Amino acid sequence: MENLDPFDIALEQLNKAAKVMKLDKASIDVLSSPREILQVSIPVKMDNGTTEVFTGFRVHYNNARGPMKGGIRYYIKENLSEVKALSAWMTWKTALLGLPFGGAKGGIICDPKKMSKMELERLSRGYIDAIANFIGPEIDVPAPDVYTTPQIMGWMMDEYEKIVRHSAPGVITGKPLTIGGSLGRGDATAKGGMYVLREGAKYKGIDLTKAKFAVQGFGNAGQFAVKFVKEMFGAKVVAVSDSSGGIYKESGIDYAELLAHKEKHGSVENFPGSKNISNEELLESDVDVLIPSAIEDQLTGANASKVKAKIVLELANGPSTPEADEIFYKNNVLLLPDFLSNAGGVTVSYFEWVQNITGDYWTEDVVYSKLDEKMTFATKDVLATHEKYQTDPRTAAYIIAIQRVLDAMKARGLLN
Ligand SMILES: NC(=O)C1=CN([C@@H]2O[C@H](COP(=O)(O)OP(=O)(O)OC[C@H]3O[C@@H](n4cnc5c(N)ncnc54)[C@H](O)[C@@H]3O)[C@@H](O)[C@H]2O)C=CC1
Ligand SMILES: O=C(O)CCC(=O)C(=O)O
Repeated sequence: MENLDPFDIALEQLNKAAKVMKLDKASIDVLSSPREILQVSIPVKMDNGTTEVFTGFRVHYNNARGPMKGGIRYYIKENLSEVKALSAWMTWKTALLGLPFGGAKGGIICDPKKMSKMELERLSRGYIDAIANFIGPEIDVPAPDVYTTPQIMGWMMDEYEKIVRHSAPGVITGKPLTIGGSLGRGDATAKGGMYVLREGAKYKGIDLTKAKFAVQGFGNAGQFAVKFVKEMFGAKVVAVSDSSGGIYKESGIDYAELLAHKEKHGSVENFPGSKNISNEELLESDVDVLIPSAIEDQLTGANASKVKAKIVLELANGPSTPEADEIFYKNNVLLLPDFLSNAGGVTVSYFEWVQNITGDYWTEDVVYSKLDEKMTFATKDVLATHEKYQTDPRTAAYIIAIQRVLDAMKARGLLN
């Protein structure tokens, strides 16, 4: 049976690149564990008068290149291994994009779909009370991730400012615009992914205007991917899913109509004119580009060989396992790896942090053009390294990112 533990997978990916780079033991050891782990208990008064205690995490992986950076996940299956893996991937992501940050991640074990708005606000404020000493604009800057929203970031910033008793918008990114959020952050993950895809398709000689797409996940990352595939390339999305299941429509799925359907019915299933399919069927559907945009471990040794897409654009973190990576490489499927493809989110978070610190706010056009420049540069870098080392694109991305983190550690005198 394939090992699907997220942190074990993160280490396996790291070790694969370390082997190509012929890294020494000290370098591998220092990159193989988080710098600090904080686990907290958060008592929350529920609307029915009872008190529930929630478990939360914040993991600092590495800060050699700058303050730690990474989102917060509210998820019923959250666990420390997942948060550790996500914090490692944040370290490689910020390094690959050349952002002056390290990597961190946070999570709370909870089911936000079953909580009221007031309960979510009390939980979010309680989490910040518990981790306040661990974060700050120059220490660690959280952001949204799965099942967290700009509103939650707004409550968190407010709670932090109450504790430190001064304005500190740079403590958190992905905030509502009116309290220091950046234009373009809402759709940045998918937008950045489209720039990566554009370069990947050029490299692979695929005409995106004629391509068919499948998108797994219809949240922040997936929804905007469905929108931009049509807007930017004029292409057709034929399959979409969420946690309840998926839909397939050969003539193409309209973004606005699907969004309205999801808002009304709570899921994408039973969308008029489409047939319902499972998430497994979506991953194996007859498309040119597959965009996993939900959770980890979706493409494994068990199903990767059944993927028909020529390009896999990983907007989710960790959707493919090492066995799947091997199969894609062997089958000539271009896998555009997560910490490249979904880096648009943290890149615009970086722009938000810069705007908060300087007090100089940018137009959406400026944000998108700076984002395009950074994503395009990183993609070309990954593809050139993939050619140079004759290795898969994920390992190529690791080689670039690891070298940057090690250079920073050496410049600080932390490694020989
Ligand atoms: N929001 C952001 O800024 C960034 C998000 N990501 C990654 O993108 C992925 C999605 O995150 P968001 O869109 O922000 O979360 P979200 O909470 O907005 O949406 C998650 C989506 O995934 C679906 N989903 C959950 N479990 C599923 C399953 N078993 N099968 C199919 N679909 C399922 C949900 O129904 C929902 O549509 C995650 O891996 C996240 O870490 C990566 C970079 C930035
Ligand atoms: O916007 C950010 O700072 C981080 C978003 C995130 O958690 C991710 O890229 O996985």
